[in-house]
Amino acid sequence: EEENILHIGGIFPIAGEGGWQGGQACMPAAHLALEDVNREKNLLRGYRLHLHSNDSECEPGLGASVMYNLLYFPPYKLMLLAGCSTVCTTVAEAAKMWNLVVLCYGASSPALSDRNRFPTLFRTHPSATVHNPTRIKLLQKFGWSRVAILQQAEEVFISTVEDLEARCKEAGIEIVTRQSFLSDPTDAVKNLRRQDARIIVGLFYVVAARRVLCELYHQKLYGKTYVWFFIGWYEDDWFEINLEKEGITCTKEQMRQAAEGHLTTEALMWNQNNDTTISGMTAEDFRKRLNKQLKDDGYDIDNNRYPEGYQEAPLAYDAVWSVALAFNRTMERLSKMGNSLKNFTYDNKEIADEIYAAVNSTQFLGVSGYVAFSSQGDRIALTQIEQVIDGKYVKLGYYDTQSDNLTWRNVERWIGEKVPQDRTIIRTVL
Ligand SMILES: CC1(C)CO[C@@H](CC(=O)O)CN1
Repeated sequence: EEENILHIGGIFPIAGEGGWQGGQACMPAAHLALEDVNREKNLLRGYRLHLHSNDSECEPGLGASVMYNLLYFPPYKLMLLAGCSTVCTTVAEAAKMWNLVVLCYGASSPALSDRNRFPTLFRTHPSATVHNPTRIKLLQKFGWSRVAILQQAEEVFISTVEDLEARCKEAGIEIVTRQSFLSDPTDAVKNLRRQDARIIVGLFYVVAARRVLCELYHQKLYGKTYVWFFIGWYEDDWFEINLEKEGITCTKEQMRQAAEGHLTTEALMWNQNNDTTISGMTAEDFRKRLNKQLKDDGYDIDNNRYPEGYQEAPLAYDAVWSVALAFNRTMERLSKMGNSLKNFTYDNKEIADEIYAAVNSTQFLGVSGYVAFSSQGDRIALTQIEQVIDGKYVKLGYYDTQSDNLTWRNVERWIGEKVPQDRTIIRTVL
């Protein structure tokens, strides 16, 4: 009946252009999780979790108005789920006025790791800075202590580079130059060559990445003398597609030559082993179930026509489980205090603190891997390292920052048969 329903707000980026329309796969994934947690007998006993879903189009303005509608109209919402970094920033900054926990399943911006601005924010999507300890680990593994940085002038990359610079300083790694560009990388790449950069970390969105790669081909800043670190969450064939459409002057073959051998880092969003997760499914079981749901929704999955956000779908699925487990724990603790979630209002600090504490201590194996949050509410995640070998991405290994454990398959290949140097070695013959 009505009073035994726990209401939460869900804000998903579905329609619209520009930004990340990841709600297309994340909303169906969240709805699957809702079915599953409400079917669990010994979870939220006697209560049902209800998700009020809305479209933010990845627009902070629309996200804010959707949030106000959720909060100004009954029933009370006990928590908010959000996607894009821009929407999550707006919602999390405002939500603290209502003592609401905000759980973001699609926000990668490093700026969100800030308990002063976002005291009630948690995210199952790792921050973009999660790549940096892995980059440092790889530089140390191959003996590179002289690196360059090439970045697109976007907030997420600016704050990621700041974190990387701090970690390089800590590790005694010299940054010979940091070049940034808005959309045309020509001059920035020229400056890399001028500084004799050999090991370069590249941070840009995929459209800019295609422009960079073609520029590297033209300026011959690729091949056996150079090692490029790119971001790993572009499509696997990103350097061969959309060339005409985006005015790229290189051929597919030239792009392949420039791309050969580059390394990538990315956060793992799908659990890699076959373990049974808290939902009773393995990650592969979840994939099959999500694919069936998406086919029913009209996506031509068998012909690789995936909706945006497919990669991040496990993060949304596990976000709903995080909510259910946190509410379950809160209900147990409140009942001991003669209280209940039924008494929740937007100015009930005692219940809000219980919900916060329960989310903060959430730990479980989800389809996105082990789910746990740092003191800043950041997702703790593994990273994956790949390399393009003969035009295809090959898994080189995984890194667990928490335990500083690098699992390495020893399958990397260097074009010149040996590990490239980070500088010109002048051999003085005495
Ligand atoms: C890995 C990516 C594509 C990074 O951007 C996230 C969206 C955002 O941070 O707004 C979604 N996941």
